[in-house]
Amino acid sequence: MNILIAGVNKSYGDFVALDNINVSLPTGQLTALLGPSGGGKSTLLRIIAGLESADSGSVEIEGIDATKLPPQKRNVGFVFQHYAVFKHMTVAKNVAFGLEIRKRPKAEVKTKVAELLELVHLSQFAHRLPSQLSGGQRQRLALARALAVEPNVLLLDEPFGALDAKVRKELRDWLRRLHDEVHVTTVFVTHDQEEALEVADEIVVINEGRIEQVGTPDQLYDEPANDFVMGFLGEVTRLGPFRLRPHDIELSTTPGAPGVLSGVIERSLRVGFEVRLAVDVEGQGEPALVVLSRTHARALDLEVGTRVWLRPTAGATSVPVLEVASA
Ligand SMILES: Nc1ncnc2c1ncn2[C@@H]1O[C@H](COP(=O)(O)OP(=O)(O)OP(=O)(O)O)[C@@H](O)[C@H]1O
Repeated sequence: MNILIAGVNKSYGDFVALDNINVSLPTGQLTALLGPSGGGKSTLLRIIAGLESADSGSVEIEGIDATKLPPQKRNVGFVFQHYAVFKHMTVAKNVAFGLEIRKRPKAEVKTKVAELLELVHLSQFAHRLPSQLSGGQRQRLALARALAVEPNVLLLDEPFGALDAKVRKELRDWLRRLHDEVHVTTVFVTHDQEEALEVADEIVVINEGRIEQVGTPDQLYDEPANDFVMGFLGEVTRLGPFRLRPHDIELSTTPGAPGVLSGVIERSLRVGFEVRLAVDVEGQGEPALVVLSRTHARALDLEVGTRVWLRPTAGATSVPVLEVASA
């Protein structure tokens, strides 16, 4: 069982927002749709939700063809960036709402609301109004509300996008733990690669309406399918014919074997426990960026003007430099 998206296309006028999307999102997992702004992530999520219809292709949810089903028949819960909670209802009432309109027995609603508030750590705020909560608490309330009706699938569109960095980080740890407890199939949209790498079981990288790669965070990070995925998932620099990560470059102050590239440190910047060096490498237009620990940099006595020798570390992930961007 899964969410099966087959041959989905979507255009707005002449603009192709999704171009033949085929992907299977496994049941019980937390999947991130990751990619740059305008790439089509939200459009795909809205098509899964039934808020938007595809021009062609099909969407199957847990074995049922949902292509033509309206949103309310798909048994999906949504949470968007800007929390949509009822402002005049208490936290508990907001969570109870979906159950009450389904005419569930009072006692059942009460038990369920208490359980959900416990799950999202809002039990002590049950009688507050949403305006008396912080942004992060309101997003947890929105999640509890979406979970109340026991959806087969939970769809989250940049759920923490409007919050500050620290709260976002807390909420993403919390979402991961919540998912480990409830295991509801969850698809969330993010343009933040760190968020996707930290939280998701599986990541679908979407760019310009197409899927660039699908894989676990480790697969994407260690075996990026192409230059785009590699660059999107973390910092990348150039060393001779390769693109690789700055911390995958080994630096020495003594001449190395043939093939090791030589250069001169042109800038050095300390950021927390790291030192970031820009090295002017002979025969290469752009400087190579090298990241090493402060202790290591100090031991080598590195400063601007020092000549160094660089090579990829053993087992470094690298892709060939493409002089012309691939289409
Ligand atoms: N209703 C619409 N009418 C016209 N164009 C649209 C419509 N909805 C989306 N688009 C366009 O389709 C493209 C994909 O949009 P979408 O919202 O799916 O991207 P996204 O990857 O989620 O980006 P973001 O992270 O910025 O939300 C964008 O270029 C957007 O302008």
